[in-house]
Amino acid sequence: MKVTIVGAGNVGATCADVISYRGIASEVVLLDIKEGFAEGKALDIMQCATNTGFNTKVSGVTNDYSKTAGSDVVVITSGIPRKPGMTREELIGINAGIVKTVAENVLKHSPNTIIVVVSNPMDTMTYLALKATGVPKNRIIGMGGALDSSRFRTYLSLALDKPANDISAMVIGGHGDTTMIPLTRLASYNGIPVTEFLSEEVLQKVAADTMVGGATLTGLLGTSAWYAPGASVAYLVDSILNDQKKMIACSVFVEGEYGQNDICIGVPCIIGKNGVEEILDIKLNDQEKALFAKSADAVRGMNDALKSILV
Ligand SMILES: NC(=O)c1ccc[n+]([C@@H]2O[C@H](COP(=O)([O-])OP(=O)(O)OC[C@H]3O[C@@H](n4cnc5c(N)ncnc54)[C@H](O)[C@@H]3O)[C@@H](O)[C@H]2O)c1
Ligand SMILES: O=C(O)C[C@H](O)C(=O)O
Repeated sequence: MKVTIVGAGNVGATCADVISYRGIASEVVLLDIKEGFAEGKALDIMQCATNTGFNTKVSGVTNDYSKTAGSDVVVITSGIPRKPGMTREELIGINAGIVKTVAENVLKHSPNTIIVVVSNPMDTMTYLALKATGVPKNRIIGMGGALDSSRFRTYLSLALDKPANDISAMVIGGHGDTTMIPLTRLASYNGIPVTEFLSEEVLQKVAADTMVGGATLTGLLGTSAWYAPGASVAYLVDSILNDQKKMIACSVFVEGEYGQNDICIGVPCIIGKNGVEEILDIKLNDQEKALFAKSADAVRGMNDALKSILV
């Protein structure tokens, strides 16, 4: 199976690395606009093969979309990341044009591909890719909730002092510092509600830390995080390519689910070979419903900024 990753920067190259190490795909093509950059990243990754035992063929190209032909999945990480103190939403002016052009270019060579959008502001970039290309909604997936949920589980594991892989937790809503919704009520430690172990005060701190998880790392690193994002994209790509039917919080086009329409926003999805195979419209309590509606309004407001670009 072939995966193209457009944008060979921190997130894209990390994603290529994880896909290779885990043998998720047989071929990965990295594409970037910086001369030689994707080629260099690909060659560096390929030189890990003998020490780690992977057989994935990784190649890099500079802006040559013909080499991406026949991709089963295309990941879009092209665009700028935020600097400390910025919001993801502030990236829309530069990244929207990039994502639109990249989505159109990849489809010329892989008309049946499934597109995973990573570039920020991710929910709006996912909506842009859908509207600009007319690809069926099941084949446009925004990655954000998988990352936010992994951060939520990590912060819970630190609070519990227990392994993160024993913890189940999900974040839905927009992929924004104030719009994401860590579902603390539904989080569990090996099936036991975490509320059995953690006070409300600690749980609220865990939720708050999760919401600014990206900004925290941008403040520490000077740019966006890339290890967990790259691994989160690979986790999603694995479920698609290997038809794993995993339930993953993804930004997808909703038509009535959670009472919302005509936006892409993070909801629980079953992800398989056809991309979004099912959206799980789970029961939320009144507080969660209100938070989701507020989150959807914020995402919709960002989409309005696209009108001039989509014409
Ligand atoms: N959705 C998420 O959870 C998530 C997580 C991390 C980062 N991000 C976003 O992903 C994007 C990339 O982040 P990064 O840290 O990898 O940035 P980066 O600057 O390291 O890499 C971006 C790469 O895109 C390339 N690029 C720019 N325009 C291009 C074009 N038209 N065609 C092909 N390549 C192009 C650049 O040359 C660069 O190499 C940012 O928008 C960031 O905010 C999203
Ligand atoms: O926060 C960022 O700037 C990048 C990404 O959306 C993240 O959550 O790490």
